[in-house]
Amino acid sequence: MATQGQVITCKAAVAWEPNKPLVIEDVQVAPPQAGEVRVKVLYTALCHTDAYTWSGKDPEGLFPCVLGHEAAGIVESVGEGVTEVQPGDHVIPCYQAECRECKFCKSGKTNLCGKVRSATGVGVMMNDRKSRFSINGKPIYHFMGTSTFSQYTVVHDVSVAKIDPAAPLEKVCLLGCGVPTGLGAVWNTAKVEPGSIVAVFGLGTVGLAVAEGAKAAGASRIIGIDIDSKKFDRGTALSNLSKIVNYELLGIATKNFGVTEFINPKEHEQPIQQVIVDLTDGGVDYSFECIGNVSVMRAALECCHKGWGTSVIVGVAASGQEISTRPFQLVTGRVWKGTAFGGFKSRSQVPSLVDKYLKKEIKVDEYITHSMTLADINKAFDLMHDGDCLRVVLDMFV
Ligand SMILES: NC(=O)C1=CN([C@@H]2O[C@H](COP(=O)(O)OP(=O)(O)OC[C@H]3O[C@@H](n4cnc5c(N)ncnc54)[C@H](O)[C@@H]3O)[C@@H](O)[C@H]2O)C=CC1
Ligand SMILES: N[C@@H](CCC(=O)N[C@@H](CSC=O)C(=O)NCC(=O)O)C(=O)O
Ligand SMILES: [Zn+2]
Ligand SMILES: [Zn+2]
Repeated sequence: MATQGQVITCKAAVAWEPNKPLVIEDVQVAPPQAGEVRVKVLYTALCHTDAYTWSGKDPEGLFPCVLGHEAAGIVESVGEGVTEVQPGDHVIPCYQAECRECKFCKSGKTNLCGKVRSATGVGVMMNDRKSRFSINGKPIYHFMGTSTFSQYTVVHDVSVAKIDPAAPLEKVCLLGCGVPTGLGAVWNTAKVEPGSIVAVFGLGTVGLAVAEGAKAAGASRIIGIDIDSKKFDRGTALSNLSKIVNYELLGIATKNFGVTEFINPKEHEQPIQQVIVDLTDGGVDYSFECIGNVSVMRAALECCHKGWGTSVIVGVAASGQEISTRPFQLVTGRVWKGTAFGGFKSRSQVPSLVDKYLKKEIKVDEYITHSMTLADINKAFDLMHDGDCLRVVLDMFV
């Protein structure tokens, strides 16, 4: 049955309130207006940022809403004036838009885009500042301009990347957030050079993608730091957790993301930055914080080498949290940076990342530890906090 121009009623996981279980509801999804695209979401993964907003700690979190931003699907219909995608196209929704016209897009200095950000930050669409989601007339807010925990979603045309239809959507959905963020933090934001010593704080999907990116960039040492022993307690070499071990011997690490050494800060009395400085003849060339913990952000800066070490903040910290260090750390040449979506320009570069995956130049499958269904989304979030889990992918139509 043709659905173009019609309201579609479909299943979506609705976050009615912070921290309360998501509820699978029948939601009405209005047709796309001018400059909008309605997407049939086939697969979505869960990212830590969904959990962050759901927790109520995101100053931009609005409830009730449909969360989700790491997905892949097929265009169902397009609104007036949409030229770059059409029904049937395979797409990845992009929470970081790219209009190619605004001050940000034209600057050549950033991947941030200003065209729809004022609407996506308050859970509505630009055209009429309203939501396309409702339940029996009650509006439900959008999230990050994507809201992929719904079988159908409406996104701005500047927030959708057309990809090669040969790509398996159940895999490349990960290219909507975590994997590009880690790879791009290394390649675009830090620009790691061959031979560099790299420290990665937090070995979830984002941190492991940093490790993968650093390996590809030719880093000589990639030091992984995590407090979760489940990340490294499967191998026989782990009787002494304070020992730095070869990551090849570690559980998730058997997938070989590139980490060469592992440190658990809990096993050291000294501050972790001191441990790393001592191990690296003065500090690392690049560090990446992939957790969202402001104390760790400080450690990540302070484990960098005097004169040139650069630390990139990737993790998202809760509302009210602030970073601090002695200004002397910066006076003496360390650099503090941050990255959103790894600095990738979404519509232009996500299709190239999909191509790289198809050519086996980047990993994706290796980050998927669980496949589940939309109905099990609350269990999927429980799993996400488990050390054996990297990404859970939900099949939206089972
Ligand atoms: N800047 C951006 O564009 C993006 C940022 N993010 C953020 O990146 C962060 C990581 O995301 P995921 O990999 O999905 O999360 P995750 O929860 O899978 O991984 C976090 C890892 O950090 C470890 N950890 C927690 N506290 C620690 C500590 N004190 N010291 C060392 N390790 C610690 C955990 O054991 C876990 O392995 C989150 O804050 C997320 O919101 C995610 C995607 C894009
Ligand atoms: N609303 C949040 C913003 C959190 C944040 O920094 N988001 C990242 C992406 S995280 C993806 O998983 C980002 O791209 N930020 C840039 C942006 O324009 O939002 C808060 O206020 O904390
Ligand atoms: Zn994300
Ligand atoms: Zn723009």
